[in-house]
Amino acid sequence: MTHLAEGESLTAADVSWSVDGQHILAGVDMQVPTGSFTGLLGPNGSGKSTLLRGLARLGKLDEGVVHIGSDDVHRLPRRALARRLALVEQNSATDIDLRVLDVVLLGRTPHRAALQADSATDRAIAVHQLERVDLAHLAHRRWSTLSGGEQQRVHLARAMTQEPSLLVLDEPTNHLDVGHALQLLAMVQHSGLTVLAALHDLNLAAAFCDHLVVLHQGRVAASGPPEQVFTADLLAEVYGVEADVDLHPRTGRPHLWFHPPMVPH
Ligand SMILES: Nc1ncnc2c1ncn2[C@@H]1O[C@H](COP(=O)(O)OP(=O)(O)OP(=O)(O)O)[C@@H](O)[C@H]1O
Repeated sequence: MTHLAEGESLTAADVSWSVDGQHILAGVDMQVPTGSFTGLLGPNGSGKSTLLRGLARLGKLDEGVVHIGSDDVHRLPRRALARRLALVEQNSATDIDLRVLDVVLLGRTPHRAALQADSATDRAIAVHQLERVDLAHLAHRRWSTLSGGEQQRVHLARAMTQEPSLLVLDEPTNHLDVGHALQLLAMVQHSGLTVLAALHDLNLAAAFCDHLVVLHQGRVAASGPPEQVFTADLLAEVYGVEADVDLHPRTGRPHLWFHPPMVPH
């Protein structure tokens, strides 16, 4: 029913971006390897959401070039880009009063001619993606009645329904309970797509991602596989926290143990 997913790489070279006169990103070089699950990390305000929006062409960069595969993202027709890259923003609202299945079907828009109705195939793809996020039973509920975590999972189903090669997710697990967070991360990890996700939970990033990019004050502070990126020095420099980093004996992936900060009396 769904096509066989195939990822594409994403590269950003020397990206700088100011929003409303505020310099937010400065000279960002990064690579999201084909088929990887790349985690975009960094403290609050480091520029993660802004970078994801810039990569997805929601605005004009001051400088720099972004490529999906060998194509310049800023030169692709919008519809062609939407067939290749799906973005799920943080707190992305869908204001119109739609039913859940109709929200998911919005993902088919780049695949249809204007004003063309949903086909049986479109609906089958949308239902299948709702099943994958465990929400098929809510297909006919009104969107506005869903919980925050349910809305987040519907947005992922909508993005998957777009059948992109690159999935860009801004904090996809921030409303999810631990079971659904693990389920969502495992699903995108095994999707066959290239995935770039901003994440705050560093241990989840260590467990699922094969590549990391760490932003600090609008610049790339480190990038590479989790076992190279997660060092006590990096965590102290970027997050201002003390932590021990162990390698899990079975998976070989890093696990971070944070030390509670001293609180003045
Ligand atoms: N329109 C704007 N005008 C002024 N400053 C902005 C604007 N949008 C973002 N910023 C600032 O840019 C910086 C980066 O914001 P961004 O949302 O990209 O960070 P983030 O790393 O995603 O943060 P968080 O982890 O808190 O979600 C922040 O300091 C933010 O206040």
